[in-house]
Amino acid sequence: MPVVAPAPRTLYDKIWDDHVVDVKEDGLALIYIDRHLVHEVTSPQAFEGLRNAGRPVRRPDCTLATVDHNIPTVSRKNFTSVESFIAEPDSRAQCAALEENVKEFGLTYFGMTDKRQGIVHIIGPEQGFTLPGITCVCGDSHTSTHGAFGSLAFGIGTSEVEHVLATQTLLQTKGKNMRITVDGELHEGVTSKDVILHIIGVIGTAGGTGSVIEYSGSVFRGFTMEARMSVCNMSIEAGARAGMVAPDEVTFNYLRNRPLAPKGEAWDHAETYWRSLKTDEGAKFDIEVNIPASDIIPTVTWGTSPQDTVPITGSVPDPTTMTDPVKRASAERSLAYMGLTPNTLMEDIKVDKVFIGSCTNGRIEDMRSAAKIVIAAGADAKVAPGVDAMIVPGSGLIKKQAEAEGLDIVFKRAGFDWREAGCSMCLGMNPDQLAPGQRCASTSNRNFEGRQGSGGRTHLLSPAMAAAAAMTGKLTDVRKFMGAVAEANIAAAPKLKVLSAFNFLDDPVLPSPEPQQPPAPTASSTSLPPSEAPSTVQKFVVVKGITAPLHIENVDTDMIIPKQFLKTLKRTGLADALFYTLRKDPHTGKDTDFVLNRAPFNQAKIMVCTGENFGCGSSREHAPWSLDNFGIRCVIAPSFADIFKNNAMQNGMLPVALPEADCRALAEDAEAGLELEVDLEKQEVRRPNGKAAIPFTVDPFRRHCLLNGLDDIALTMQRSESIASFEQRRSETWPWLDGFGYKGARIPVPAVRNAKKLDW
Ligand SMILES: CC(C)[C@H](C(=O)O)[C@@H](O)C(=O)O
Ligand code: SF4
Repeated sequence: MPVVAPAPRTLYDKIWDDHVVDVKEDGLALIYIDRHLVHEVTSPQAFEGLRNAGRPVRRPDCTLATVDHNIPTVSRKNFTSVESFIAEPDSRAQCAALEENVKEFGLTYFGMTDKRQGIVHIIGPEQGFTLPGITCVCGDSHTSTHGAFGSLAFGIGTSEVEHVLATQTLLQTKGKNMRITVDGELHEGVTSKDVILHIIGVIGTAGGTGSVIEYSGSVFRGFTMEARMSVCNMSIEAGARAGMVAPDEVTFNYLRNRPLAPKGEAWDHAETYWRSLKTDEGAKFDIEVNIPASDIIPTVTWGTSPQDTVPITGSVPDPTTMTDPVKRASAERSLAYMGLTPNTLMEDIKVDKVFIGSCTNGRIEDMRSAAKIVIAAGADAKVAPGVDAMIVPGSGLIKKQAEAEGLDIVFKRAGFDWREAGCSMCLGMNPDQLAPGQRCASTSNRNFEGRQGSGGRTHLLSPAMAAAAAMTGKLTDVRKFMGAVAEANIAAAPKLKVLSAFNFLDDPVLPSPEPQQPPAPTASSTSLPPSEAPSTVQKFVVVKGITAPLHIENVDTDMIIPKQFLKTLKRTGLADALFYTLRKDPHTGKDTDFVLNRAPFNQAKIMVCTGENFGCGSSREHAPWSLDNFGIRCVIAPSFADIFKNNAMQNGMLPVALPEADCRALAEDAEAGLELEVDLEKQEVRRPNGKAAIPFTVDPFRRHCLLNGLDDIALTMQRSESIASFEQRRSETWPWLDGFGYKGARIPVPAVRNAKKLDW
């Protein structure tokens, strides 16, 4: 009998196949999650859910928590406790809640006195918590960063955080395979950030919707792990579920001897497995994009979407040249917000602030590349007058390393502000924010309206370009800081040390958590507790009512609910926060004439959007919560971002995808103040005045859950036997995944918590 060769598989196919616990006929799979990162913003409601249902965290050994979004980045010299250090009450409450939760549920936690604290997507790789071939999730959209190691890493909403905490699994349908190949030589001055900005400019923020991107080609092969992380990080800005690079020597060298990476024989086994993790010859991709490296030059954004990119040598686009009316309206709106005139040269745009940091570009190589530009500017060069430039390392260890290398001195001498680790001005949940009208050259990943502060204007660029902007006070082609003069300045400057990260990973002051023998399996660790908790998910059967029309494309979740409202510990009370930036004038604080402020739309139960890609960007489940709190239970749009769609359904809400022409027709009904009726049972939108109903389809399992108000966690709990047998196989086949180094180890949370009354 001829032997049938197995079909060639992609890297994504392989990781997926190795994590399927079980799968239903309709393709909905229960997949096992190897690593779960937790931060303070998207976890409080999840822990509350566990507490209410009396459920433990299933795999504390595979879970790692830290605080990053809310924390001030000022010196921690006088830090004694979160309570006394964090002035803003809601930020303080979220950080304190996480400290309570990690204690209660027994999780490993890098708190504010721990040098390993930092942005979740920086500390996971740094510690070797992130490994090739794993599934990795976090209640955060930039979890895609970890795909740089050849893992399947993606952001989830808070309901799914709870699902993972309780069951260590997730319900998922497989995405499409997409490959982006960049081959050739990059021009001088072009960095990984320029490459990913260019890619997003080419494919758009919805280009990767429903797909997992594999980055391939000589450019990514030649990148360091840090550069690969910057690329994978922004896969979410390209709309993808995840991004990945096949592991290779670069990956193994980065990981070998990291505190939580496997050691000795376990490493050898792991490496053998990791080497099999590459796309087979002949494997099929649903979408292929090829970009010549030579097309890419240093890139910046001009607008309020990451796809609004332009070479630094270019100028601000002119909306009157755009034929598509939605695109033209979006560009006009962006330019008005950004305070820019069409055809202005990008290099003529002055900046007020420079921010170097974030999970995209807060790593040691980013610090070095920015410092190189500062040095190239000359010994006496200073940050341009009137510009405020801040540098925020992505973790405490990066800060330490940068200081040991002397980078902080370079920055401080030139007038930069050198900060403590955190998310900082990437989204300004802490005090690091732009004032209305201020313009910032930022190494972060999102330039949405209000992202860095209400009314603030963001231009995304690389760390080197950000440093160049700081020195000149304008967006500047970084290549002006290269060449003979620059080289002479660099040669004349004191030599900087380039140290290995390994000098800092083994910090004697802060020992790694004690590795312990895995506890013997007990009844409760091999079978999940039965769910007695009743479902709290509301049913969706028919919703009829006033419909609010919206003509914006790429409605991002920052727009649906800005960051200041993410500081809640609840899922409720967010009605006024919905589309806050559009509903309130940033200068006067008064109501604008935005559709939701006007009768009858202030009573809307449905929203119809005529632009593509509704709900893109951040994974914040606060977006559907605020729509629901306002009274909107159904959104109709031509397409939805993946995480938003999931989050909405987790809350008994219905996203309906319809062709753009149908959305327009429904928007006309809506504008006339007529009621629409969305019937999930019949899968149709009924229109007024006897017009034909418009049919739609919804995934059968999700439809069943919505019609019956079913809770995913309770359903997954019923599959406990499959999960337990998967775990047994996992321990046998991939033993290094059993929370190596963390098994049962708990890092004490500072107990400076006296009976003092707190003011929240
Ligand atoms: C707070 C969190 C939900 C959010 C995300 O998902 O990305 C944040 O990290 C952001 O960058 O907007
Ligand atoms: S994108 Fe910004 S806010 Fe979000 S995790 Fe990264 S650094 Fe933090």
